[in-house]
Amino acid sequence: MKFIIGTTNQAKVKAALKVIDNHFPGNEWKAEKVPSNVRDQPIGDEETRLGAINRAKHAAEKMDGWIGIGLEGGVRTIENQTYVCNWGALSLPDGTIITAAGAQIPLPEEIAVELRKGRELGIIVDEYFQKSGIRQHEGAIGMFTSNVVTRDLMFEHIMQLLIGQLKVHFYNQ
Ligand SMILES: O=P(O)(O)OP(=O)(O)OP(=O)(O)OC[C@H]1O[C@@H](n2cnc3c(O)ncnc32)[C@H](O)[C@@H]1O
Ligand SMILES: [Mg+2]
Repeated sequence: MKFIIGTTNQAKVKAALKVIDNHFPGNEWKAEKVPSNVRDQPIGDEETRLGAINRAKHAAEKMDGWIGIGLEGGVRTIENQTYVCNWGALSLPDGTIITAAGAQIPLPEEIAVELRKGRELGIIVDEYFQKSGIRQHEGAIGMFTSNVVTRDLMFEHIMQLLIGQLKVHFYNQ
């Protein structure tokens, strides 16, 4: 089984490789930036899910016979409360698309206000915490959970949900 991850974001790549290595040891893999064909800051489950699917498809197109992986971060609002929302997708050589979503936690209103101006969460949280590169490491989810659930751990769970469904697809196990 060969996998191509459609990003070079460290939190996403770390999560994907951990789960791939765990379930398919000795695999071949690559990580390359690909377009998501959605906004840099997707809003809502539909746009975020579509970004993950588009990344998975574009990644798969780069390497014949390889499985494309797309991981996308977004935000969604329910009853005036804004949450992080993350999606993942696999694109298989037979055209099958497998999807899964991640855990969600609320963001403070000060951050939601900036998001409503059309800004990216990654930039806003760096400003809010006076740090740089949060999106590549613990992520907003890590900052607001005292690092109990970091961005790579959240994506790891999404990857487990994807790889688990892949096993059912291939081996019915
Ligand atoms: O290089 P790519 O793969 O695009 O990585 P990214 O960090 O930009 O991640 P996304 O495009 O998937 O996420 C869209 C935006 O949401 C931000 N984001 C989503 N979840 C986040 C989190 O937990 N912590 C920090 N930023 C987050 C992210 O930094 C982007 O600004
Ligand atoms: Mg991005």
